[in-house]
This record gives sequence, structure tokens and C-alpha cells, in this order.
Amino acid sequence: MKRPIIAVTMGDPTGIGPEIIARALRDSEVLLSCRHLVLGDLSAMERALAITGEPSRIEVLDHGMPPVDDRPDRIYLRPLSYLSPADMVFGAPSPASGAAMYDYITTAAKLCLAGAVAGMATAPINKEALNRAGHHYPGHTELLAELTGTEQFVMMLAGDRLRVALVTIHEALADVPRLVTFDRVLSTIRTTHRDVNRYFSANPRLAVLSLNPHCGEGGLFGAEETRVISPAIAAARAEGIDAVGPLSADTLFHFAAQGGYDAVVCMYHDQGLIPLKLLHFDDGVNVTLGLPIIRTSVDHGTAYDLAGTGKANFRSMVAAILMAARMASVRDRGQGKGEP
Ligand SMILES: NC(=O)c1ccc[n+]([C@@H]2O[C@H](COP(=O)([O-])OP(=O)(O)OC[C@H]3O[C@@H](n4cnc5c(N)ncnc54)[C@H](O)[C@@H]3O)[C@@H](O)[C@H]2O)c1
Ligand SMILES: N[C@H](C(=O)O)[C@H](O)COP(=O)(O)O
Repeated sequence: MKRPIIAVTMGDPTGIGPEIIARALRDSEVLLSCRHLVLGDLSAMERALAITGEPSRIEVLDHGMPPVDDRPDRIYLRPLSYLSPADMVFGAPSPASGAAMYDYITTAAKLCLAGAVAGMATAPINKEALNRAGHHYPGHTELLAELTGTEQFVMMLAGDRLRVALVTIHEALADVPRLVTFDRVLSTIRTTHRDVNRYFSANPRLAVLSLNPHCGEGGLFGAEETRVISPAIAAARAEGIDAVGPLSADTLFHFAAQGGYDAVVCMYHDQGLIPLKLLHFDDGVNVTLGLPIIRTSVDHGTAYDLAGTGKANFRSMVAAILMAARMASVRDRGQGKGEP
């Protein structure tokens, strides 16, 4: 079987990205499941190989793609930046490295849209550095939505025991109640249902959380449940989606982690990501639902405290690459887990 090509973006060259890529691309399951094209910086990749001690050799591909008979001891790299040592100091992203992170992502997206690669798996960026370089996005998710002209997209983080999908993503907590609207809750449920059904689990059962303690306690602790969340769930159910709620966030994860639901729709970032990272920090995957391309990512950040030590755990990078390859094979077989 022809293995799909997954574009792997280096992320922040001053973080752990290059090191976890060096390690992940030696993983036997990764080697069996896909070919890769790393989009990044040659010097940063060479430094990561020296730090990790991985015996791979870099093969520079300025234009082409990795061959069908790619070698397990190669890193196929398209260099998109040539950073100076001053721009590669660990933990100190610069405008140049911020611009480079942006170029890796946009090039990968273009390759995905052109069908030159099957999907992309991203190493972590520093969002502040991205913005300082003049690219004003909260993260990969919103940048990729814009690049692909996608309006309805969802950040989902997934592990074997739990999947969480977010109604609001990178927002100040003070803004969340205003942003939890009927339309956003309903579109998050719809997009989550459609893509979980397609890629992960047929006819998924979705739990939808409350925003307030005890589901608002009959209005005593807030009205979003009755005003917004319940009507959105009712509308989704009327479309045939198996969504239940609103359910109290403090207890629901106990049951969801035992397999009660295929995904949990959460109202804000930390509501979903705290339980997910508690259970799955080492092997969780961040996947963007709703895009016309396949995009997965690690579930952690740049970890500057570990950059340059070779000690960062690379399992989430492995899991992200494997998930992208699996999603590509589901898509390319023209069949999902459930009906489209
Ligand atoms: N997918 C992404 O691009 C992504 C995701 C999350 C955070 N970030 C960015 O990363 C930067 C740092 O964020 P943060 O400090 O909140 O989170 P972080 O995940 O970088 O670090 C939090 C803690 O987890 C540890 N850690 C992270 N990854 C690890 C790994 N692979 N192995 C072992 N330990 C690991 C770190 O050492 C640190 O102690 C921010 O700029 C943030 O925007 C990017
Ligand atoms: N919210 C994610 C996390 O905490 O892991 C992360 O920041 C990812 O953001 P993007 O994939 O949009 O860069």
C-alpha cells in the first residue's frame, strides 16, 4: 500500500519542535504508516539531531517529495528558513523565527490544498512570536481556517479515553459568556458530529457541557444553560444528532473517560483541556475539525524549559502524525466510520 505523505511543520525552532520531530520520525509505527516532508529550518534540524543523538541523515528536498521507497534513516526536509544562530537561541523566539513558523504552516496548508501531501501534523509554535512577526492569529487553528476559507471549524483534542471539542478557543475568560451563543454551540455540535462520525466513531454520542456550576442551578448560578445551550442541543437533536445535555462539567468527565461518550462539547478552553491533558498529556492529539484539509498537532507547547535538553516526550508528536495518516486513509478510501 502506498503510504501517504504527511507534512510535518517544525513549529518554533527555539522550542522542542525540532527535537520531538527528530525522535518521532524514527518511530517504527510512523515509518510504517506514512512518508514525511518536514517543513522547517536546516540548521535547527541538524542541531536537533545532534542533541537527540538520532542517527538520521537529512535529505534536503527543495522541491520534490519523498520517494515511495523512502529510507527510515532519512529526514526529508524542505528548508523554508535559514535562521542565524542569534535567531535560534533556545527559548528566545525572534521576529525572524516568528516569520519562519508562519511560513512552515502556510506552505504545508498550500501543499495540502494542492493534494501534494495527504495532511499536515504541526509541532508547537509560540503564538506571541507569531503575532510579533506581524501575523495576527491566536494560533494554527484560526490561521488554517482563514487559509482554507473555512468558517465553521472546531478545535478538538483527542486521546483513547477522551475527546473534547471547544465552543470557544483562545478567549479571555471574561469574554466567554458573551461568546457562548446559540449559533456557536450548534455549529460546534454539528461540526464535531460530522467529523467524529467520519473519522473516528460512527454515529457518535456527544455530551454537551454546561457553562455554570450545577448547570446553572435553575437560573440561580447563570442563565446560559436555559437561554442558549439547551435550545442548541434541541436543535441538534432535531437534525438527528445524538447530543445530550447540558451536563455538569464537574462530574461529566468521570463518565466520559469511562467510554460513555464519543466526544464532549466544552464551552471554553480550560474546561476541556484540563481533563484532556490530565489523562493524555503524553499522547493526546489536537485535531482541527471542519477544514477541507487534514491537520493534527501535538497537545503541548514549546516547552522552553526542556528545549535543547533532548528530554522532551515525543509521543504526542508520534500520535499526531499517526492520526493524520489514519485520517488520510479514511478519506482516501472514500469512506468514513459512519455516513458522511
Ligand atoms: N500546538 C501549539 O502550537 C501549542 C500548544 C500549546 C501551547 N503552545 C504555546 O507554547 C508556549 C508555551 O506554553 P505553555 O508553557 O503554556 O505550555 P507548554 O506545553 O509548552 O509547557 C507546559 C509544561 O509542560 C511541559 N511540557 C510541554 N511539552 C512537553 C513534552 N513534550 N515533554 C515533556 N514535558 C513537556 C513543559 O516543560 C512545561 O513544564 C506558548 O507560547 C503557547 O502559545 C503552542
Ligand atoms: N489550545 C491548544 C493547547 O493548549 O494545546 C493549543 O494552544 C493549540 O493551538 P493551535 O493548534 O491553534 O495552534
